[in-house]
Amino acid sequence: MYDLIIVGGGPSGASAGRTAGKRGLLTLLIEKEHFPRYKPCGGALSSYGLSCLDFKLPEQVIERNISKVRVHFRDRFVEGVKESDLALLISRKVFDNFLLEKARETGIEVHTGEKVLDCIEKDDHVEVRTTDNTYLGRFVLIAEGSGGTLKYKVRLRDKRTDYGLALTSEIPAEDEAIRTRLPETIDIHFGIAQGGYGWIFPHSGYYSVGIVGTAQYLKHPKKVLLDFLQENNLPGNFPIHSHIIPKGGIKRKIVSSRLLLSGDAAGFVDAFTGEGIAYAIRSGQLAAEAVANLVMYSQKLSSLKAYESSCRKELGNYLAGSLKMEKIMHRFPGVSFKLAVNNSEILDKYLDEVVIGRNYKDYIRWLLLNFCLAEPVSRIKSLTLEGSDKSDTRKEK
Ligand SMILES: NC(=O)C1=CN([C@@H]2O[C@H](COP(=O)(O)OP(=O)(O)OC[C@H]3O[C@@H](n4cnc5c(N)ncnc54)[C@H](OP(=O)(O)O)[C@@H]3O)[C@@H](O)[C@H]2O)C=CC1
Ligand SMILES: CC(C)=CCC/C(C)=C/CC/C(C)=C/CC/C(C)=C/COP(=O)(O)OP(=O)(O)O
Repeated sequence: MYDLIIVGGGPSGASAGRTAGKRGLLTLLIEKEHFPRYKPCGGALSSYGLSCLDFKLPEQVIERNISKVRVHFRDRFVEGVKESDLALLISRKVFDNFLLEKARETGIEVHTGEKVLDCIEKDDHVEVRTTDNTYLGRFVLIAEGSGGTLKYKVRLRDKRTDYGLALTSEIPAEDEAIRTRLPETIDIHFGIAQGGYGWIFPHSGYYSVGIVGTAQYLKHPKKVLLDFLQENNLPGNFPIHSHIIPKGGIKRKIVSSRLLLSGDAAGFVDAFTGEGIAYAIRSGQLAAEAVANLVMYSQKLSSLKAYESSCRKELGNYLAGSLKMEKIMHRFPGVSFKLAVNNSEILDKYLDEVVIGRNYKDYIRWLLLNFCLAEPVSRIKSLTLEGSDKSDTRKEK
């Protein structure tokens, strides 16, 4: 019998696998695809996400270093630049494969091209049925991402208000043109998808372009993406992929007696930016640590709850803050993003406090004190945007 069976070999499953291997757990990781496999994704790894890894990322995995963020709203934009890297751009095909190799090198067993069909909890083990076989594990970590239905063995399905919908397309382009258009810069466009944004990320040999918005409001996502591409002089004839993104900060159950959830399956995604890779990595590591402590020190089954509390302690405040930020900014998007593009301090402080410092709480307090409470709403609304006065008079929804 395995100590731990991991379902999924994405950033969360692979990170859990590496930690489990290093802690000496007899571990089996099962992934339904053969790696390297294509994965549609913006492909941004924040400096925080990078700091969660216990190894250096080789140069060939890093496509671009990002030190600048350009935020657009209607006809205006504001830029925030930092001396250190805010994020790296990676291609998920290469990055995920590398992470899985780092898990494999710790001696764990990895099966690819095998899909887990069911996990049945028994008193003293879990039976894992796959397309090829049946395995027994003392514990099972479900790191299946946002797709799949195994996670509902532990938690309830999300309501339509509690997840976002993302559509992405990869647009091939010459590297020189990409570097000139977006030098070390990611482009974020608010006001194009309700409850979300559009992005243009300058990868190596292609742009990752996408839109994300709250599922409930995004009625014609394909049209929103095609319009966005057209407005930015990018072709709309490349494949479009969609996926769902759970909003973090919402209370979800992540442990049952012998099953654990991590990464997107657990809902660990920044509700404002959609950033998920970092929390997928960290929660995978925490889950494997919790199982290792239980197995190694023969603790009681209830001590698996330690995983829940370590997630709450490390990620809980941050993700709750991301949900608050999402609500503040998207409740009155016209007012809030107009304010943001008119005051570069709002983005600058966001990059320092949130992206680098990982502290939404102090940032939101600063934002409310300096802008919402100090500025009467009438004054905020009277701010004009060059060339977009007409659209600004639209009523907030
Ligand atoms: N879920 C998505 O479609 C997308 C997720 N992301 C980002 O990925 C990160 C999340 O990482 P993580 O939580 O590791 O999730 P991931 O989706 O990256 O990884 C989960 C892996 O498990 C595989 N899988 C799913 N079901 C099974 C099954 N029954 N048996 C075996 N393997 C299975 C998935 O295949 P498969 O990919 O074929 O489902 C995938 O390779 C976040 O940053 C998120 O925002 C970004 C873009 C798309
Ligand atoms: C405060 C205001 C007005 C704007 C903030 C603008 C935003 C969203 C800035 C992002 C800053 C930044 C560099 C974040 C790094 C992390 C990012 C971009 C994560 C999203 O990446 P992704 O689409 O690849 O998502 P994933 O992690 O794969 O789920």
